[in-house]
Amino acid sequence: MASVNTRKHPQGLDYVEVETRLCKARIFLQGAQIDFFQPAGKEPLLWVSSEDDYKPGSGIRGGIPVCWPWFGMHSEPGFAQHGFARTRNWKLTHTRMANEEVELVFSLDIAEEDRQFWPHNTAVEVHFHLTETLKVTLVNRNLGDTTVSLTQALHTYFPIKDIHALTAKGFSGAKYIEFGEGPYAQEGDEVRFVRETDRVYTDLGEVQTLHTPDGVIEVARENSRSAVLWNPWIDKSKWLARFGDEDYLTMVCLEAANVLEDKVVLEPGQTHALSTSIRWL
Ligand SMILES: O=P(O)(O)OC[C@H]1O[C@@H](O)[C@H](O)[C@@H](O)[C@@H]1O
Repeated sequence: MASVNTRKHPQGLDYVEVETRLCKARIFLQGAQIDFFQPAGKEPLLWVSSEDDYKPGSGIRGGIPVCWPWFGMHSEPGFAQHGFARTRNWKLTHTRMANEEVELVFSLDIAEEDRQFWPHNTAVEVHFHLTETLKVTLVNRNLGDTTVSLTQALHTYFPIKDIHALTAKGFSGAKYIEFGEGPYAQEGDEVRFVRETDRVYTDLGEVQTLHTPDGVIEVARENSRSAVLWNPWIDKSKWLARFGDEDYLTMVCLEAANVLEDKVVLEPGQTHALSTSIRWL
């Protein structure tokens, strides 16, 4: 029998715990952030830093932070990197259970003090579809009468066991910007990791795979032509918040995005749904 329960973390954050015959999952109301997903009989598909303390207000270094309504640095001073949504409390607005499949919808009411960051009349939701596959969809609707544009990402942290043994595939034909330079044309289909990697890809195909010592993870995107591939490597690991010095060895981020020329432009009445689907092959 599938179960969906709301619980409180010892540090105070509320979360939704899902247990079905197909998977186990945990989703925090803060940031609508999933930090645990494990298909039945398989290893977990999400990574969390050894140094995260789950304190309210800072966001969790792992799982899938929702970067909205901008990705990366903002041109305005004081506007937080990756937007404000990942540290705000979302509401669980819809739960559906059928044949061991669970669907959950979280929505964010923009608080008065956040209107300075997002003065637009839109609705934003995160949908989770939980089976043997984890599908996360970030939905934006323009409820106003002017055009609205935004950038965003589902910033997934993957457990890859050993960064030196990881091959990421599915990149041929794409281009990328890295450390503010480029665009560079991707050489070949594969990426291996030997230094800090922080690439914003565009013109990227919809499916990539992560080949790890524990197996192959498939990462598929919908309504997204851009993605971010990130590993902080040795030096950045030392100063990154809530991140252990050795944590870079066991994680990689491959983030379904709408950035650069792939930003979302919504005319009045339009809806956009960015999805990422993750499974062990
Ligand atoms: O520390 P934050 O704000 O969660 O960001 C983590 C990383 O997020 C990645 O998406 C960026 O490409 C990196 O440059 C950044 O360091």
